[in-house]
Amino acid sequence: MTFTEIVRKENNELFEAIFNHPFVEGIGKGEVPEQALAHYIKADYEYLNAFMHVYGVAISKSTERRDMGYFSEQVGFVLNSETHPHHNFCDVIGAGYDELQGYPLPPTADHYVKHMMYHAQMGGLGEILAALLPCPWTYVEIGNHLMKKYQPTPNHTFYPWIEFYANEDFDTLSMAMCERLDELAEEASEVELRRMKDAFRKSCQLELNFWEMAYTCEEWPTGEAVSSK
Ligand SMILES: Cc1ncc(C[n+]2csc(CCO)c2C)c(N)n1
Repeated sequence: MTFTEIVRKENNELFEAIFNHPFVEGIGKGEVPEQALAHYIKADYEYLNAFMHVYGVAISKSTERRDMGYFSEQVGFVLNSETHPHHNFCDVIGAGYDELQGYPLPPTADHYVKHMMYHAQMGGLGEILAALLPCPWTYVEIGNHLMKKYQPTPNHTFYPWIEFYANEDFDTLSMAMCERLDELAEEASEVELRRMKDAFRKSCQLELNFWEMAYTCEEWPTGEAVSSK
């Protein structure tokens, strides 16, 4: 088994918990509370900014042009394409995208971005990719799972969202990350492999928690945090 096959198997319970989460199930059924959609977009817009910062660190740690090319391409993808599923949620709640931008991250999203940045700063390329991979991988599987289970047609409320992640182009993106991570895992030491597994698992746990954070409109205990802008 390859490294990514092993970690996928070891974290299967978390993938299943994500598919069964009421927010994700709600996307399939076409029914998600409006506050949860708004909370998700507010957090995810800032999460995507942090994701691009991590790609920036990954570029600075790359020695091979193919890695630099891949990470810079992904920054373009986050800027220009990841906004499509966001627009679907905004349209459903009748909110303008710009109204939901610039909010401080709720605790779980804050934890998630700092976890990725920790591995980006402390680890090598393998560790960074292991921390990043659950993000595209869980979404590809959510898209495919919902497509199969609910067989949405274009008039489904969340068809654009589901189609975006179930699309083959998106699968190609996450497969490329798996392949590169498997190459790096072959050269990694035991200690590095442990750190990569830890980074991957925590990101899967934080993906699950991110859905819960949005669904429960999680906030900091005594009101909003200070925006870092
Ligand atoms: C919490 C959270 N997790 C994953 C994604 C999806 N996503 C964000 S960036 C990216 C990869 C781009 O290279 C993918 C798949 C999201 N939007 N929010």
